[in-house]
Amino acid sequence: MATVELLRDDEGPAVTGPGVVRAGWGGSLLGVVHADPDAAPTTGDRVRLCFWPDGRVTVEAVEPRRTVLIRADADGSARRQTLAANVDVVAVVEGLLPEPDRNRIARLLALARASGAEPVVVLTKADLEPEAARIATELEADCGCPVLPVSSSLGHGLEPVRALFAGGHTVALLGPSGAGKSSLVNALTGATVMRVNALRRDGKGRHTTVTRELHPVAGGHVIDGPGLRSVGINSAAGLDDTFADITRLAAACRFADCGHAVEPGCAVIAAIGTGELLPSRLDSFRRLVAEGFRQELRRDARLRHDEVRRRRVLHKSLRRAGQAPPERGYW
Ligand SMILES: Nc1nc2c(ncn2[C@@H]2O[C@H](COP(=O)(O)OP(=O)(O)OP(=O)(O)O)[C@@H](O)[C@H]2O)c(=O)[nH]1
Ligand SMILES: [Zn+2]
Repeated sequence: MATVELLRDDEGPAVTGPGVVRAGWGGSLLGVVHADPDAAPTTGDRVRLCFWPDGRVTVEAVEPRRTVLIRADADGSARRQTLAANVDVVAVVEGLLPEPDRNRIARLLALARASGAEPVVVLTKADLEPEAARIATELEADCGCPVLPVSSSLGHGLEPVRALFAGGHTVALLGPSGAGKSSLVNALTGATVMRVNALRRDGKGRHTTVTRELHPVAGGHVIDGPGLRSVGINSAAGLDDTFADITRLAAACRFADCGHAVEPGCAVIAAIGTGELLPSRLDSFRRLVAEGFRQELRRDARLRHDEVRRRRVLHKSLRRAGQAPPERGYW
């Protein structure tokens, strides 16, 4: 058996080591994956191979993962997809033109944080936005992590991005199609590693990257994800840091499990009243929490049971106070 790194999983596993090896799934792995689909080998996994006397190669086991990036389908189903494993840094990539989508950044950052990897935001196409530096500084406060403006075309701002790979780190790029992920990889490596599509008039690229592969970059590796048009989040985990302002305010809510919707003594709602917090920010937070929570409920019967009880108690106390219960499905 040999332990190797999985390079791509789209046409069957291929691995690093002495050249590329094509391998099928072994019997023991099939059993494990049947019981837990998340255990299927993915990009960045280290796997144990068996070389058979007849020349076949099979993946028999996946080594324990340090981090794992999982995406839930945004259609609200319980389907999940393991995007990559053993990633050290998740870079959320968003273009400065058209204007960066803050909701999408928050959503992808939550996914990044839930993976266990270090989050960072890369704002591309800085050459098209004269206010790039100011926007980055502003976003940094919102995101609670470094925000790096870069221009892949001019080669500006690349050093801090290159530094993410130091020590042989693996960096995963997460962002919508057209955000400039492939151009960034090419700028970092100084070579055409990824195919880049022509820019459309509206500043969006077309969907070009279809596989997730590990490419050597600056002493580490990059995984350029497929254009994630709609990334669902898996759980409410990972949101606290992205919405550090709300988390800080929520510490003063009367109830520890406050939903910041209709609860009495809610410090978050109070902050909207005083103008300290924008309603749109709370809205985006609550949508993401609700989405992640729905995914968790789908997976966990015990949690479902507790949630039904929690709502019953809340509704009762609201009725007693003469207030209407909140609309269904939003919180
Ligand atoms: N002006 C400018 N254009 C850029 C920059 N980076 C990327 N672009 C353009 O934006 C478009 C999309 O870039 P890609 O690198 O293909 O985007 P992507 O995120 O890899 O897209 P997918 O492969 O579909 O996921 C291309 O036309 C690039 O030339 C930049 O720094 N400045
Ligand atoms: Zn509250």
